[in-house]
Amino acid sequence: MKIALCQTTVHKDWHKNLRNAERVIADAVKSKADMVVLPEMFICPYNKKAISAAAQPEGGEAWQAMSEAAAKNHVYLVAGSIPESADGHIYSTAYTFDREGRQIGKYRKMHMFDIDVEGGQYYSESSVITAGDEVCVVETEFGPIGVAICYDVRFPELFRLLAKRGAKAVVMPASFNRTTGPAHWELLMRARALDQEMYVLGCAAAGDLAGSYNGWGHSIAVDPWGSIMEELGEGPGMLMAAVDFAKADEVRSQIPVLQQLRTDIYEVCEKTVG
Ligand SMILES: NC(=O)CC(=O)C(=O)O
Repeated sequence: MKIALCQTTVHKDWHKNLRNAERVIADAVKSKADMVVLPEMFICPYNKKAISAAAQPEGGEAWQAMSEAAAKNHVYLVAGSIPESADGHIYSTAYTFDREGRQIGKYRKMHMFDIDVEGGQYYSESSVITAGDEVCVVETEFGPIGVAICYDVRFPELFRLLAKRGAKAVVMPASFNRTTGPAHWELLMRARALDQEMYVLGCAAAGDLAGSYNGWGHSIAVDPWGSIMEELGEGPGMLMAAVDFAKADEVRSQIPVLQQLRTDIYEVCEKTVG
């Protein structure tokens, strides 16, 4: 399976970002992508004002455009995250569409990026976004694929749940920053890949020093052995990862940690069922 991570630049005008997304989706399909992934908040700058202004319900203009782009290009699409308005709240939502443009998955970012690093990054995501509470795995003809978003990568428990639901690859719209990016991004992506012996594919927004958020870019594909397959720099670009589900089976049979869990002593269990 070929999965394209499209590292786009995020402009102020969300319509412009949608048109750009349509272009990169078509380009990825010309390069034979089976699935295209877009960055976290690819339609608006990653700040409270822009997120509130671009928020729209499921089925709204951005949803429609992405569903049509998936159908037109006959490709699976994980439409980054889009601010979804529902019940008086805003969620950071990753809709997944199949090759006919039907929604086959909906994931609302579950862990809020509320941090305050001395001399570095401050962010209070929960002041604008409400956390979701459902785990998401989408079915494709290649196998089941988990979806998570950015800060979620810091929570191994979620990845264990995704593995328990059968995922051998997890795709992650993301947008790390210039404080935590150089320090943690690669390490976290490799750690999650290795501890579940699965592919972890992070699609980040391109860095933009003039923007309101110090994005780090560096979209990355990591294989089930924990090796980096490819990593982009800070600028816009596309990373095409060849994902072979049999490789996850191979690593899992050679080092069978998932069968060696001491569930008599500890267990990660899901309390809500999506
Ligand atoms: N943007 C995020 O959600 C997370 C992030 O930048 C970090 O964990 O660091």
